[in-house]
Amino acid sequence: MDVIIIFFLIISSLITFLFIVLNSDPNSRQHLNLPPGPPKLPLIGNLHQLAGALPHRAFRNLAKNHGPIMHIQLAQISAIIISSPRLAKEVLKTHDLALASRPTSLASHILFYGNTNIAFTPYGDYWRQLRKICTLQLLGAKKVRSFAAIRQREFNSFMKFLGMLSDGEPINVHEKVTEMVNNVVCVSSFGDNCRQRKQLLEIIDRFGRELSGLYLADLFPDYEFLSVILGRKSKLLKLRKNFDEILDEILEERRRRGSYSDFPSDEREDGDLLEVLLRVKEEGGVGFAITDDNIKAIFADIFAAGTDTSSITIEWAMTEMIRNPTMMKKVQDEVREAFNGKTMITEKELQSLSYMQLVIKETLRLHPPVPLLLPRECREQCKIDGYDIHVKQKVMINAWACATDPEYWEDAESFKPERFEKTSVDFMGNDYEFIPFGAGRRMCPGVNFGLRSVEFFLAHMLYFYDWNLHDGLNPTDVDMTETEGVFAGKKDDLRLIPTFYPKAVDDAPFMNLNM
Ligand code: HEM
Repeated sequence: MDVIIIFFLIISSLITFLFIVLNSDPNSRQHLNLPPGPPKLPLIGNLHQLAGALPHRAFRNLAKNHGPIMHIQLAQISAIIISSPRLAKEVLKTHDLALASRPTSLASHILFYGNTNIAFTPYGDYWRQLRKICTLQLLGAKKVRSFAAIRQREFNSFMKFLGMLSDGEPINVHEKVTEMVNNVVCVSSFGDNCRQRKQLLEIIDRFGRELSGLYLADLFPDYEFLSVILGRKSKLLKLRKNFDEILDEILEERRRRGSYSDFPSDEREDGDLLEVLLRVKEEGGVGFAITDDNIKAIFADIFAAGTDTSSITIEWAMTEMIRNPTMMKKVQDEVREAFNGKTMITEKELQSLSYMQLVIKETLRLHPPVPLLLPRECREQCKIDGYDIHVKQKVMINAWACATDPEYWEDAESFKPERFEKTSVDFMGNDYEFIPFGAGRRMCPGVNFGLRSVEFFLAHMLYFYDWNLHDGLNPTDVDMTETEGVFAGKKDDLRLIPTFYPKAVDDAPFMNLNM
């Protein structure tokens, strides 16, 4: 019996030893000077310290004890977490080029056609060319402006929906705003006649969940068999196949309708994003032959990155304002005064709504939709704050921690739009205490597209309606818990009662509800 127990003990010690060796960070074996971090358990590393908390909040708490640069081990995933504006600047500016790549994952590899989208593609010529197409042709200011009529039409449909409600009936603001924003992205991408819109948006929603979740197989990427036996790989492949079939249909229909280049050149500016990409493909000259799969990967990106981010911002802005009725009234007074008697509201006029702009900024500060940005991967060994960052090391920036750092922000946790009146701090990637769109080479190229939707829908919702809580809820009762995952939306959908502001229709001849 003793022999069996001794044998069992030896075998289990050997297994434990093997797990520790296999899971110990290779960097520490290479005598690199790694940043400090919380103590790690064998096999799971620091996973237990994230249990039950949202990652950006858990990381900020850990950073209070372990400093603004930390080494974290999530099972086999090793990550450096940056939590201060000073060090965010080192990563995103001083060492931007060395840290300009992205780590891969099973989900991004499968869903984005071998990471040939913009967001997950490694740094290099391919990414540079895609990024150029994206900023110059797909998401530039002129192109985004040309989608103004789509935003208007979506808002008109929203008003029609509200018009059918009975008095005092609440609406799910989350669902309706998401629908408007998604439709804008869909119509801008594939035009009016996209039959597959509903299925496509459902699939993209599942993309988001697969990319955000903490899956066992993803935490042990070296053990590829786990993704097979746990069914993760087949699930992702099936999802990609669904997306693929829809995109194939859309491409096929577009080709059947006739060549996009039949359009006279003066009408091209208004073409949808698919038309732009097909033209780029046909004209060539980007240094590589664009394939249909490349086009599909870019659309996967536009949908995954461009939908939830804007609707999350609108929902949080409405949530903060409903919690502070004086603030909401101030924005409404501003909007109603500015819209009064206008035949058309231009983009420039929306931007001149100075108090609403402050509310949007403060929303993006306290509720950045992507609180940990997208992870970076090191391409060339470098030092951050004296610590070694080796090639392939994953680096994550806690943008939310930077935006709530008490060294940079007074009363950092409170929602105070007025704080931006007295400062030139902006979100365009030069002020590292406020980087909701990231900064440096991999900064979001969709800032314009995203902000135009946020400004347009917020201003119109506040102009045409008064908003109230339902079921006698008090403003202080509104739940502020965030969702888990890449995107930090509001966990509990915001539900409000809209009350039509009749004067708005007389005052707004630009509204054409039959559009
Ligand atoms: C309020 C709206 C938005 C927010 C807050 C936002 C935020 C972000 C953030 C934080 C990143 C990562 C930046 C980094 O790693 O430094 C990013 C990347 C990206 N975003 Fe956005 N985004 C928004 C809207 C959009 C829209 C509307 C689109 C497209 C239609 C878009 C397309 C992209 C793409 C393609 C990337 C990857 C860039 C690259 O890796 O080179 N985003 N976004």
